[in-house]
Amino acid sequence: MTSEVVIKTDKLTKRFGDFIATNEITFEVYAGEIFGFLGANGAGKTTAMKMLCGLSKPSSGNATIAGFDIYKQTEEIKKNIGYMSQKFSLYEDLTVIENIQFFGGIYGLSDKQLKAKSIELIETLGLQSEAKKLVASLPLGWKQKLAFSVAVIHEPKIVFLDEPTGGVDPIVRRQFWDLIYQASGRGITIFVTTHYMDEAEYCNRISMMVDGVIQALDTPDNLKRQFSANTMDEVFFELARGAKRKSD
Ligand SMILES: Nc1ncnc2c1ncn2[C@@H]1O[C@H](COP(=O)(O)OP(=O)(O)OP(=O)(O)O)[C@@H](O)[C@H]1O
Repeated sequence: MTSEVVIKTDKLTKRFGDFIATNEITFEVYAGEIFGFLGANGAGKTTAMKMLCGLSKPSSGNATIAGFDIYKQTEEIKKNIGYMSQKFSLYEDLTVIENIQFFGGIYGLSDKQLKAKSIELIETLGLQSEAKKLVASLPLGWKQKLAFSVAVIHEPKIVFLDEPTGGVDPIVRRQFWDLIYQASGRGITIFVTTHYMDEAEYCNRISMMVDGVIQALDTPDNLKRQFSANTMDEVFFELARGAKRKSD
C-alpha cells in the first residue's frame, strides 16, 4: 500500500427523485489498499460503486478514479478499472478458456498477451483439466476465483468487487482472498463490498455505511476499539441496528 490516492470522493451524492440513496460521501483510498465498503442492505453501496465505475452520473459532489474525473472522463476510468459482481461475472455457456479470451479482448489485451495470460491464469488457478469445460459446470467457488482473475487480467489500477463471494463457505472465501492479497501485492487497489464479517477483518480499512451516509471509516482494529467490540460483527451490529432502510 502507498500514499498515492487512487479514489477520492467529495460529498458524492445520488438522488432518485426525493430519495437520497448516497448522501455526501467523502473518502480517499490508497494505491494497493484493500478497502472494504460495508453497509446494511439498501445502505447505498451499489449506488456509490456504480458512480465510481462511471456507470451512473452523480446528482452532486465530485470524485476522481485513478486521477480521472467521474463526470468527464468515464472512458478513461473504464480502461483503468476491473469489475466483478455476484450478479454478473462470467458467461456460463462459454468454456473457461473462452471466457478468459472474451473478457481479455474486452479489456484490450492483444492476441499475444491473451495467449500468455490464458496459460498463466489457468495454471495459477489449477484449472488445466477444466479449461475446455463450460463455466456452468464449475463449482461456485471456482467460478468466483475465475471471475476475479478475469476482472484483473489487464492489471487495472483498481478492481471493484460487489459481493464477490456470496454463497460459499469461509474456507472457499479464504482461498478467494488469497487471490485478492496477491493482486494487492502487485499494486492493484481492491474496493470490495461484502456482508461477511470474516472478510471485513481481511481489509486494510473499512467504511461503514448506514442509510446513505458513511458512519465510520478506519482499520478493523481501530473500529473495534472505537466501538468497544471484540469482532467486526459486533461493530456492524452496533452501527447497522439504527438503519431505517430495508433490502429491496
Ligand atoms: N434506480 C433506482 N431508483 C430508485 N431507488 C433506487 C434505485 N437504485 C437504488 N435505489 C434505492 O437506493 C437505496 C440504496 O440501494 P443500493 O442498491 O445502493 O444499496 P446497497 O447498499 O447496495 O444494498 P444491498 O446490500 O441490499 O445490495 C435502496 O433503498 C434502493 O431501493
